[in-house]
Amino acid sequence: MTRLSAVAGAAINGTAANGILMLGNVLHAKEEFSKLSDLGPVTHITSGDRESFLERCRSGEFNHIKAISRTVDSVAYTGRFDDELLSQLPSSIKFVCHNGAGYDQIDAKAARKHGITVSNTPGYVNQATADIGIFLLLGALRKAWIPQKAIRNGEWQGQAPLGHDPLGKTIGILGLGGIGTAFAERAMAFGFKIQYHNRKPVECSKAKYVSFDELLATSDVISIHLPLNDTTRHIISHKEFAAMKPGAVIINTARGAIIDENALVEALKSDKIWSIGLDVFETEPKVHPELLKDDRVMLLPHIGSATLETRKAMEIQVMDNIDSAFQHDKLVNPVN
Ligand SMILES: NC(=O)c1ccc[n+]([C@@H]2O[C@H](COP(=O)([O-])OP(=O)(O)OC[C@H]3O[C@@H](n4cnc5c(N)ncnc54)[C@H](O)[C@@H]3O)[C@@H](O)[C@H]2O)c1
Repeated sequence: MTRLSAVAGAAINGTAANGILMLGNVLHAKEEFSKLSDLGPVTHITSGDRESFLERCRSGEFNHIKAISRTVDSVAYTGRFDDELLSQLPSSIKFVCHNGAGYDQIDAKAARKHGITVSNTPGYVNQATADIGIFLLLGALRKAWIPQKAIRNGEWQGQAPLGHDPLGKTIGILGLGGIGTAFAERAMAFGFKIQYHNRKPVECSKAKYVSFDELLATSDVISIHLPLNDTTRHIISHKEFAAMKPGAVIINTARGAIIDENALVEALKSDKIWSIGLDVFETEPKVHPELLKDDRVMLLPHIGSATLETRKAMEIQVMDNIDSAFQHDKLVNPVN
């Protein structure tokens, strides 16, 4: 399907589109947000449902819009930016500025087909997300949830399992990009040896490049830092768990669906896996009941980037992208 041609509004009058459609709340960078109206009229949507959003797209209401800014949470009332939705946006819309480093809620290839450039917010998320990765890593190595639960239940005298030291263990980083690198730097300080797998080796003197199979077979800890897309979905499943060292520890702060969650539960139940630290889940906000039940799993509800400083920087980054769309007709952080 091709995109809707503009049937009403500014575009039909021959004037260039100059509107901004904000999907979701701006919570921190309010001052910067207020300046967006200097660029053009801002339409702000913070609730609704997909069908009514698509109807508004078809109605011509957005035919003056040039750029969309969207938050992760806005998926609740628009659904994914998939081919169906993208094909119903008016042809005036040339840019979608996403607030998040992971942009799996947007079909970036379909966007390109429709002449839309997409941006994300890389970089600023690296430190906060790597910090949460280390929190989960240390917690998983100590199976920290077991004694935490005991102390809160007034059972301090209960048994606390012994954990593992990081010193001398090998950590395998799957995806040595922005967050993977920040995580590796932190892990080194604890005495881990670092190896990684990427599609291509990167210049990094302190981490050893290994094949995917070698990373699985030789890592004491495997930490996931890949983007979620068609090639990485379930990249870790039954076969990959079988190939791991017995007693491996798994950390995932990237996206839940990179790991086949059923296979993860099976590996945990069979004691192939020592412990797990998860910030992300396959069908958020639902968490697999077996993961909730098992005290060897450290769980966090997707809070990798959740610090005031990082979230504010991300919002400003989105607005910088919109500003660049208006001033230079291109984005600062394009992904497609
Ligand atoms: N938990 C959170 O709150 C949180 C916060 C920010 C980002 N994230 C997630 O973390 C992911 C990584 O973020 P980033 O900013 O480090 O991304 P990035 O693009 O900087 O790094 C990703 C790395 O993975 C590598 N890669 C991609 N596909 C691969 C494949 N098939 N095989 C091997 N390597 C591959 C890339 O070469 C790159 O080095 C994001 O996509 C997002 O989903 C989660």
